[in-house]
Amino acid sequence: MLENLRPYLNKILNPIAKKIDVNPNYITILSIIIAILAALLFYFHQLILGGIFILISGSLDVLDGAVARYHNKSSKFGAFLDSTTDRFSDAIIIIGLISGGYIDWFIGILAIHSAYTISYIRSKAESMNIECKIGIAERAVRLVILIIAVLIGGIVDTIWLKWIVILLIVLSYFTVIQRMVYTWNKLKSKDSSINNANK
Ligand SMILES: CC(C)CCC[C@@H](C)CCC[C@@H](C)CCC[C@@H](C)CCOC[C@@H](COP(=O)(O)OP(=O)(O)OC[C@H]1O[C@@H](n2ccc(N)nc2=O)[C@H](O)[C@@H]1O)OCC[C@H](C)CCC[C@H](C)CCC[C@H](C)CCCC(C)C
Ligand SMILES: O=P([O-])([O-])O[C@@H]1[C@@H](O)[C@H](O)[C@@H](O)[C@H](O)[C@@H]1O
Ligand SMILES: [Mg+2]
Ligand SMILES: [Mg+2]
Repeated sequence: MLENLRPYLNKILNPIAKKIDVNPNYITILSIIIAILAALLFYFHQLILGGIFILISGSLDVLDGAVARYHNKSSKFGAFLDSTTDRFSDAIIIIGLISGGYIDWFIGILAIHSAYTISYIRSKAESMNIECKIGIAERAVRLVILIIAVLIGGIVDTIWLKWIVILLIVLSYFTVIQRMVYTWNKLKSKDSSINNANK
């Protein structure tokens, strides 16, 4: 969904990336440090500031790839580091919200479980040479929903935070189904062409 905005975002990002000629892995590592700080802010009940830190962490995650591509510094290790730190950030942010008492542990576990299953399906599909960048609640959407939840929770009432996270969980499990069905269809056609070739 938000992935479709990439070409437009690149127009804004390229002039910024041009000025930042550093190893993109440093930006990736900074992004995870900011996510950890967001979690700590939630623990210390600094909800709005924590939300701003999620936004900064997400922006750095956009920036690392832009810098890597602009300066021809893309690497397989960078891609691995980016994906792995994304998983760490996804979980630590929710853990922060649980530790601050904003959502109960059961809701938090479902948020982490659904997010990890979405990413796992994509990763497993890619290991079978199927690109699976589909579904309503891809990571950028999940982060934007979380930022909205946290900001509304901080400005209006924390009860909203809980209900928006529940909405996020519903959308995330829906995305799991979308990716499962998509991959299943792709595998069916691969399997049938293999079986036809073996006849
Ligand atoms: C902190 C500043 C200094 C940063 C300044 C930059 C800003 C100008 C950017 C502003 C954008 C910001 C508003 C967007 C926030 C989005 C965030 C909430 C969501 C983040 O989603 C993740 C994002 C990145 O995905 P990837 O990591 O997979 O992609 P890349 O990193 O590009 O590529 C990976 C690829 O690169 C190589 N590589 C990477 C790292 C590395 N170390 N080495 C490497 O080699 C390697 O090849 C890897 O494979 O997903 C992006 C999706 C989409 C384009 C995002 C669109 C966002 C949209 C504009 C959102 C608007 C939201 C709104 C403004 C904010 C909401 C606020 C509201 C809720 C109040
Ligand atoms: O799959 P998902 O959680 O929507 O999104 C994620 C992508 O935004 C990211 O580009 C990739 O590095 C992750 O491994 C993960 O796949
Ligand atoms: Mg990135
Ligand atoms: Mg990333």
